[in-house]
Amino acid sequence: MEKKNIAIIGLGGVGGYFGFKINQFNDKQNQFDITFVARGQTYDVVRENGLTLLSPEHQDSITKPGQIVQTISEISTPDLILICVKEYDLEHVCLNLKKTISPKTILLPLMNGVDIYDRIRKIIRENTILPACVYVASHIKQKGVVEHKGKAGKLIFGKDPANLTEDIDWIVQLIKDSGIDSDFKENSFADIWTKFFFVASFGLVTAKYNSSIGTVCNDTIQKQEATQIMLELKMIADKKQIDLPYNIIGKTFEKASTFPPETPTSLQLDINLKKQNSELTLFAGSIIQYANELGIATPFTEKIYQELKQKIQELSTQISL
Ligand SMILES: NC(=O)C1=CN([C@@H]2O[C@H](COP(=O)(O)OP(=O)(O)OC[C@H]3O[C@@H](n4cnc5c(N)ncnc54)[C@H](OP(=O)(O)O)[C@@H]3O)[C@@H](O)[C@H]2O)C=CC1
Ligand SMILES: CC(C)(CO)C(=O)C(=O)O
Repeated sequence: MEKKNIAIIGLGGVGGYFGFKINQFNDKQNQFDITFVARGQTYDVVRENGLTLLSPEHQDSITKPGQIVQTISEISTPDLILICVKEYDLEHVCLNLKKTISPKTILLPLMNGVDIYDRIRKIIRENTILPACVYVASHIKQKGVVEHKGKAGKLIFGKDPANLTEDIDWIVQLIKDSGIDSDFKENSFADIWTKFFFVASFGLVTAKYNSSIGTVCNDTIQKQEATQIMLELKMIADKKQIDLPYNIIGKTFEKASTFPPETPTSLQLDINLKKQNSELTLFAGSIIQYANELGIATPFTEKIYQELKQKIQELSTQISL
């Protein structure tokens, strides 16, 4: 039987963690052809030295892909594509994928956000897209080197509601064989919303105070702010009839307390390290948009959104001075 082709787009915190595990597993088994897609300096470093994952889970911290390419158009006949980019790169990636994939290619986006499935579906109409979310604390230490701290990362993914009969058993098996802690669900959307409760509230508050997950759990004001955001989000989720777990806010704080207290969030790092882009629109903007569509008031999220836009503005002025 011909080997299946798997491509991993984006070797940052998420692609560098989950992609590393899949490639290192395949190094031993050689069941698949794996292609990494990376750009700029990441491409140069990984082509030369392999991808490095600094993690307590891996003694052998380097993995070399069968193939590494710089552009999506160079991926050949992909069966599965892991999309591991930030939301501001998603549409560009999808427009390029549309020209490269076959109707059989399955897409697995490993990203934050409750609207990722819909945004991909708007561009890529027919393919199977597996809705997913991930929990992991990992970031780019330097290009081609990813650092993971704390507990093992977790991947939750589910069937595509538009292609329920697609054979994805081999993907479920691949994820398991790669040693990835995962849950496969018939329907993963409630899990994606549950993750969004965590990342939107903790992301926005840690970014505002440049604090950490532990501080949001323990500081009275920061905890109150995260709770306010979750209360607004809960009104939206209830109106959209999302089947959230009982006591979602309490459970979110419980989940957060399983991370090492000093763990930063990706939004916090992007804003406070003065990166050119951040996922602020994905976290706050999308809440406000849903609220407007549903006629719900979200004054607290709007306030923190404005405060963070202002902070980004001030930080960028500091750079240019
Ligand atoms: N990091 C974390 O701890 C977690 C992140 N998430 C979510 O996962 C998603 C990915 O985040 P994360 O991995 O942290 O992001 P990173 O910024 O660390 O990594 C994204 C990578 O994608 C690369 N990239 C973007 N477009 C392309 C392209 N066209 N071709 C090749 N490479 C490309 C970027 O390249 P370049 O470096 O050149 O910009 C970057 O290396 C986000 O939605 C985030 O919110 C979810 C859970 C935890
Ligand atoms: C909160 C965290 C670290 C959990 O995975 C995350 O998703 C992020 O910072 O993007």
